Amino acid sequence: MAPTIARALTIAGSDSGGGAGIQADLKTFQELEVFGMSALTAVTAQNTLGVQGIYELPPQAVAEQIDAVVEDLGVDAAKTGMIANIEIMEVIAEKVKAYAIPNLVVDPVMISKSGHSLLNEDARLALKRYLLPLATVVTPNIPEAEVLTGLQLDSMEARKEAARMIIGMGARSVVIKGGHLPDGEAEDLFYDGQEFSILSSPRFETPHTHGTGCTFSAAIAAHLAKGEAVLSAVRQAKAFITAAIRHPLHLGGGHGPTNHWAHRLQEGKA
Ligand SMILES: Nc1ncnc2c1ncn2[C@@H]1O[C@H](COP(=O)(O)OP(=O)(O)O)[C@@H](O)[C@H]1O
Ligand SMILES: Cc1ncc(COP(=O)(O)O)c(N)n1
Repeated sequence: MAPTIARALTIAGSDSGGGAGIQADLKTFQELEVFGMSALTAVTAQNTLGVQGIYELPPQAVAEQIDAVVEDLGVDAAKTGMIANIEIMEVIAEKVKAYAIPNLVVDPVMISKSGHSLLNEDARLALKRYLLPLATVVTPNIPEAEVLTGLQLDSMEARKEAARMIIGMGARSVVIKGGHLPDGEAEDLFYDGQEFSILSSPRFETPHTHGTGCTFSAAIAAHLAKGEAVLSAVRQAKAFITAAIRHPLHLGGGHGPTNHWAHRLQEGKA
């Protein structure tokens, strides 16, 4: 019998503080009524103030988690987050190809909001070789897109050029997120190699943006798992993250988590 629920897998790091990483992803999957599964790449000791410790898992442990999940439960869409090193990245690329995972969202996580490196220098550039060619959609923030392309992204024209370059690296589509823009709307740029779309929301003045990128990419994966088209998945993810930022929980003394159930307050509208 065909499964009655869409299934999504997150391949990412654990955030003990619950705002980013695997925890944000699984909360998002649950809210969007998708069955969530995880393959951990690293365990972080982390809270809203910073990252106190990082413990990378052996690549074999990542491989076995992906095998266990795919071979039994099945995966309609996967997302990657914190990957930490090239060896783990190689294993993920190998498994995504071997199992022909149908939808892959690559969130090229590099540095936490609190300023800690979550991906070593070599691995940052290896993303282009191993994961971008497999990505249904890649979701860099502005500093990440600058690292991937070597461009300085201080204008819409430059961001469009970066999007073209990222498609040239093999990704099927890209969203350059606008959370790091200095002012104006929180404006994300989507490109699928044919058409640009701008997804805009008001920018909220809030320190509670820990895990925004994780939540956004997990929401895209959830909608892709349900069989939606990429741009539609991205639009719905934008509405989800906007609601989650608009209604903060005021937890912790630093960059607090977003509110994963805020979308329920707004009947799907952000
Ligand atoms: N202050 C904000 N107000 C409204 N939307 C925001 C804000 N900060 C980020 N976003 C949105 O959250 C999503 C994640 O973006 P961003 O914060 O740039 O990612 P990351 O967590 O990878 O740095 C994007 O859709 C972005 O536009
Ligand atoms: C385990 C893990 N994965 C990802 C992030 C990035 O999230 P943010 O940029 O909001 O700190 C993080 N802080 N921790």
